[in-house]
Amino acid sequence: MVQPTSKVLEMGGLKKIYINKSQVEAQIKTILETHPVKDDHLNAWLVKAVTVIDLTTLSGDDTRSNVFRLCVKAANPLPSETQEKLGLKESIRTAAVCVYPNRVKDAYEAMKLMKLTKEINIAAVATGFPSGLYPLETRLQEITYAVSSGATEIDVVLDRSLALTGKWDELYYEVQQMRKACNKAHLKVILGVGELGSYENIYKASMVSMMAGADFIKTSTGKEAVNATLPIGLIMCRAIRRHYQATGVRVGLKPAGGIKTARDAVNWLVLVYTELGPEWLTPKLFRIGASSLLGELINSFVLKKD
Ligand SMILES: O=C[C@H](O)COP(=O)(O)O
Repeated sequence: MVQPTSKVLEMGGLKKIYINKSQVEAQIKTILETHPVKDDHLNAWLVKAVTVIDLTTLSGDDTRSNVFRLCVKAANPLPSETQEKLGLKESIRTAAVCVYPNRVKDAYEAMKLMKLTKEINIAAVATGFPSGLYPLETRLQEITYAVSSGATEIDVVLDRSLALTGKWDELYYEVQQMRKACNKAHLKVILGVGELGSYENIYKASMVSMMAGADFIKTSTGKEAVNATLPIGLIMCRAIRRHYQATGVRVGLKPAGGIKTARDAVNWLVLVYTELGPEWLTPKLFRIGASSLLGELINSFVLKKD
């Protein structure tokens, strides 16, 4: 569990930050061009992608039975034939399932029935998801409720208005309170990048969240108009790297929202590999939040014909 770096926010050099948009886009192009994924390595990248998915359902019509189905899919994400043809001896799982607070109990029961409570994380979105525009008191109560229902990870969402109006101290304070409310559960902070107004604000919100004790920073709720894009991912990786260099603490990255194709998933893996290094490519430090990616990954494996 990551602890806040100090009680008071020290913005220091962050105030003068300037990010050149076209340079960021050019850097993404270079990274992808210089790290092509070869055909004979594709299956390994796709398996990696499956193991870092936070398999998500965040719909208004979620029920106990579709959460049970989601958990079964997280426990056995690959069809047995695919698994055999890939030569995978051990079962692979997704990293987590991600649900609304009221569905955590269902996920916990499903995992308990399958004896997988220690293997697959249960993530709950909380703190007035997706807007974050609710009183802090009730947002913290949601965290406590989700943790007591069995959530091992809490995906909190920032109140974007605090970033947009430069109230970084208040944002820092709120994330610190969320950290406390999570207790032993991991804290994943959703920045809501599509509503932060600028790349500079994305960088600052990343740093403030990490300094306040985030275990992961996550791009989006999946409900904004702009969600997880690679240029934004690059900015967040650079923030994670700077935080690691300054504190020695490794914070995870979770892109989420609109990641739907195998190509999207592999590009994110390549980005994290090149920017943060191979040690980040584990479920402890990298997740992909997605509701419909798994089927696409399964269809993209290159398998020998019988
Ligand atoms: O946190 C995860 C996102 O809500 C999933 O977004 P998606 O439905 O676009 O895959």
